[in-house]
Amino acid sequence: YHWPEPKFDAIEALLYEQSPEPHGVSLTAILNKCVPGPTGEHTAAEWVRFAYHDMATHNAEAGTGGLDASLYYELDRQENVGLGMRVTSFDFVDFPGKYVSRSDIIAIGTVVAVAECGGPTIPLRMGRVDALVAGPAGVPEPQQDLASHTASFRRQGFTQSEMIGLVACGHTFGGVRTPDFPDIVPATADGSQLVVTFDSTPKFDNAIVTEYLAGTTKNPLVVHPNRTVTSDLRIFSSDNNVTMKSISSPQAYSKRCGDLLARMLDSVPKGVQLSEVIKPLPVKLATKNPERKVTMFWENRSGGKCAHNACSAPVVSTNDTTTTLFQRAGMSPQKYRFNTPINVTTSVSKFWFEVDENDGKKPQIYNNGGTGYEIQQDRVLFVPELSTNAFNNNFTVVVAVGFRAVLVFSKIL
Ligand code: HEM
Repeated sequence: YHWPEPKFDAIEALLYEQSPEPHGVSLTAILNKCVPGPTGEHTAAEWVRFAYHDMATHNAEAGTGGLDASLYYELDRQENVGLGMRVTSFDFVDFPGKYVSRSDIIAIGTVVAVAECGGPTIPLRMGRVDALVAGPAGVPEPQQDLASHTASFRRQGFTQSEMIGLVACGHTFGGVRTPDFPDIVPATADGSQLVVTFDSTPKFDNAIVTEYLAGTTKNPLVVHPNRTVTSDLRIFSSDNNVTMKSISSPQAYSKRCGDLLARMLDSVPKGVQLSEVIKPLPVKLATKNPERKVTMFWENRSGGKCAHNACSAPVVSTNDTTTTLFQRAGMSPQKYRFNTPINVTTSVSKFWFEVDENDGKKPQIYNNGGTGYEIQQDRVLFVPELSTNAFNNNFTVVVAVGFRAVLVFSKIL
């Protein structure tokens, strides 16, 4: 890793750091710790259903469709009914950018949602390419029979047993909503009940399987008296519960779901080249050390050295940036912030860090593999929102030359 690598930095910020910058809010903040909202809406479930519906029109043999964000053009179809779908499209609206496609955001959404709800760490690859038009229809619907569902999943690239697993993994959270499926979940007399959940927990866990096997499930797609709509019952029991029994322990459930959901996210059109699995790349692995002194140094624009320590700044604040996915990777990173006025004439050409652990050893220098962290000199940011129009022939034009440096320390737990 050699800074700057904007694509990698963007992915790392979205997946691991969960910092509110630059979107104002992080994906995990929207997920609200996997707690359903006041009307029973469950953001993590909405995101996973969104990803599945985008992928479900994949034709594995022909290499068409898959996770390609074509769903954005297909939300008016009956097979994609639901407020949850539209809310998700708004949840994701600010996140795609120059380096991360809409379809990669859908994949990241599923990885973060499942982890936040206690599910497996789904290995994430990047590089999905967005469709620019709607694709063919073909998302499974509850009133279809078992043969159609089996054929549909086969087209998507999943065997019968994998179909059972994938549905049991998806239907671990969220549920069926009255406004979307009033025939399956009719309105109560006082109108208070809006969702009937698939199992008794909002977490990503095996309760969907154990409650089904124990006969205590309230999953409407299993227990509804109108057998036409009990698609989960038909699917789960289609191999005499062999698959459901095989994923009834928490460990087996988590492992199978991690594998199947990774395959769901990696079902992409032929020709799309996905990256290696994304892993966090900390600058250094270290334990937290309250004695640690971190200093930033820089050189001015002409490359000239400053007088002793004139171009240096101490840390102004430190904060723990541990997130679920960082923790799972065995890391607890610290973020060090520096705040220093830069002389506009001499500017900054590159910067680097010195880290003194105060343990009697020589301080370590972090200088981007020897080159320093270079700042492009010809980059000027114009800020129209803060600039005003002519007044008495005066213009205020706000421009900035900015850079953000993050030094990550982490600890192997
Ligand atoms: C034959 C296959 C499937 C059928 C017939 C089916 C049907 C349904 C139905 C009717 C709902 C209720 C939606 C609403 O009321 O808005 C639902 C919700 C959901 N489905 Fe499926 N589903 C299938 C497969 C899957 C798969 C494979 C996944 C993911 C791996 C998945 C994930 C979800 C999730 C997370 C929800 C809850 C959404 C929420 O609460 O907002 N489903 N499904």
